[in-house]
Amino acid sequence: MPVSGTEAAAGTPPRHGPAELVTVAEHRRACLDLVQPLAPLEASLLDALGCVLAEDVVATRPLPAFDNSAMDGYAVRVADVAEATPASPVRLPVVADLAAGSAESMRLAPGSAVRIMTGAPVPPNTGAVVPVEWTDGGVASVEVRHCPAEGQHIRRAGEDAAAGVVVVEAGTRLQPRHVAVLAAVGRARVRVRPRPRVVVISTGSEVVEPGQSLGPGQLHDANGFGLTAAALDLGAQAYRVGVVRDDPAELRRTLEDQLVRADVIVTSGGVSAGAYDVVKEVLHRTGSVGFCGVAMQPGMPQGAGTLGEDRTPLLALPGNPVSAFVSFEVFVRPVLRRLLGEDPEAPDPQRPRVRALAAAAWRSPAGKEQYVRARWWRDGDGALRVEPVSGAGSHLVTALARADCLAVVPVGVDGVEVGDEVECVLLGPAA
Ligand SMILES: Nc1nc2c(c(=O)[nH]1)N[C@H]1C(S)=C(S)[C@@H](COP(=O)(O)OP(=O)(O)OC[C@H]3O[C@@H](n4cnc5c(N)ncnc54)[C@H](O)[C@@H]3O)O[C@H]1N2
Ligand code: MOO
Repeated sequence: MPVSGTEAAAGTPPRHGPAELVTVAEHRRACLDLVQPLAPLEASLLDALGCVLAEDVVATRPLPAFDNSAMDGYAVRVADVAEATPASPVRLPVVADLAAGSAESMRLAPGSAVRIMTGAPVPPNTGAVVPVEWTDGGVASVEVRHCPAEGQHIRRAGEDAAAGVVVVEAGTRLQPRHVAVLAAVGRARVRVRPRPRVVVISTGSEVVEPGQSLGPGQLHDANGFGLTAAALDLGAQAYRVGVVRDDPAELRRTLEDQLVRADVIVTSGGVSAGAYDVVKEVLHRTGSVGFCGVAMQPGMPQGAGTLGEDRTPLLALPGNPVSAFVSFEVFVRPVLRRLLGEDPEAPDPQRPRVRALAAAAWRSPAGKEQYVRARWWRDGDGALRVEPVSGAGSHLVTALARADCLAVVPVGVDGVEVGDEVECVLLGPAA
């Protein structure tokens, strides 16, 4: 199996000497070059929710399909009720009753009314519908107290969409409102890009399942859960594999087992310079995964490449929980967006960006792009402000829960002063 052997590099995995850092943009490009959008397949509407549509969906017939009533009331010819006022109502015989779904075909005879419900097809020569509130609600005959305008309360065939019109475009990430429209035009199944299957593997002999008690030197698996949740939240089908110990054979075995169900594998831990950095040790040998330092903080040590005969993409993230989280945002997220069929270079609707004024000063390593856990808000004067919620330590995980954005300080800047404008990637809606 290729994980243990030497195989030809798929593409050119990034490889850099220890001192040489690649830029965030370069590593993101290297990661994106590993993937293509997944091939489309047919899915039922509810399974398609959250997926990217791979066809233009067209209304094959007019929507609505027939002229119908917008109100519960009476179909009339306007001339017959032209003189109707509350003081001098007009009385018409009610010659039929039409419920929604009625298939009855009938013409409206002059001087008569048809009792009609919302959604029922209007008789062809109906001039307007008089809402029941403008009448006495009669069943055998009806007293009309107001005259409607010509065409009032009639919903015309095709006024929502004419036959042949595209109602949802290819490339749309399907939200509930799109699903409603697809159903409204009668589609039971649509072609979509499937959800990428993401296998998340945590490594480290010290890492323990949440729920288990900790022995000396141990800590709970924040990354496995955080990264799997992040992939699920983005719309992927994500599987969390239990923690793999710092044992090359165990890691190789796990990777081999998981390849069959992965469109992409994400590991955390074991990629820096330590004696037991098993991910680097095992994957370096495959020849198809490269390791590098990226000029960013946190998240410097990274690996990327492919694995196995199918060249399954693999991203190896650093183990510090904040580094893993930021690495997901910066590298894994674009990769999953491309697999899903989104343009990873286009603005990410789930990650709006704003520019905010720093409400506090902080330092930044000038040679690195810094991603700071921060909170943003709108001042009384309408200005956006941002402030870090913790120091830079990439082990300070609880600050993630308090942060609602990542403030991004570019390379070449060694600090932020109060009042400086900072770009912020929002981790939730921009409301
Ligand atoms: N001599 C050097 N040491 C380190 C360097 C370096 O360049 N030279 N880089 C540092 C940086 S920056 C980072 S980031 C980390 C990355 O280390 P690894 O990817 O090898 O990760 P580990 O050593 O396995 O773990 C680091 C840290 O994170 C904890 N961890 C690991 N997995 C999990 C998990 N699933 N959930 C929660 N916490 C986890 C682990 O216990 C360690 O404390 O390396 C620096 N060192
Ligand atoms: O890059 Mo490490 O991610 O600074 O902690």
